[in-house]
Amino acid sequence: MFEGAKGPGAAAIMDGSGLRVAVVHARWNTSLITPLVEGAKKKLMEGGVKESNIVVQSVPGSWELPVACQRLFAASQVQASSAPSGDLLGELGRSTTLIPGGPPSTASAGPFDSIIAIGVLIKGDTVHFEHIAESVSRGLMRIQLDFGVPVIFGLLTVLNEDQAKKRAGLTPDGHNHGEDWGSAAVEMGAKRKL
Ligand SMILES: O=c1[nH]c(NC[C@H](O)[C@H](O)[C@H](O)CO)c([N+](=O)[O-])c(=O)[nH]1
Repeated sequence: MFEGAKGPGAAAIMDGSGLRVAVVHARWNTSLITPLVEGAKKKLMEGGVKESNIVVQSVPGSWELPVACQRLFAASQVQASSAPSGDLLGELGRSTTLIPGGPPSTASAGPFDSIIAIGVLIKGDTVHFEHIAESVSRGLMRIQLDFGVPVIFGLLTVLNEDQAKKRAGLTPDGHNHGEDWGSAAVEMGAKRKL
């Protein structure tokens, strides 16, 4: 069935039950970030990822996403190699998110199989937007290639708030891109373990 030009199309159903996933989100534009994070978590769990294996971390803004992703993944690798007991990563591994509910969770031991980086950049009337968008994109790609860990690109770079609302699934004709990112994280995390 032709699924339209946009979107990744159907992939083989992957089993996320053994995956550990980090969701790192900015706090700028929180009203847009919250549905995106919730959409990603929804699809992670629909893909079989246990909630206890999802670590959600927040950072001030999108500029901080790469360093937080890098630090979280590196710490998970160290923790995995040092026979961890109890919670993974200590405070670093505790979910500190704006998403209501969701007690501070810590993932079981082991490096993360995939990371979702979520931010919303809204163009202003300066070139600040371009600098952040370009640097964060390159930084997230570098983490993927340096560490060999899938970093799902969840940075919305939009020209106005209406475009962001649509992509956060907040309009009748919108679609929550966070769900796509959650599905991609399951697929790429599972493929990393093959
Ligand atoms: O995530 C965002 N951060 C933004 N700026 C903050 C930036 O990401 C850093 O947190 C800040 O510069 C401190 O390093 C934004 N704007 O400035 O417009 C934005 O739209 N989105």
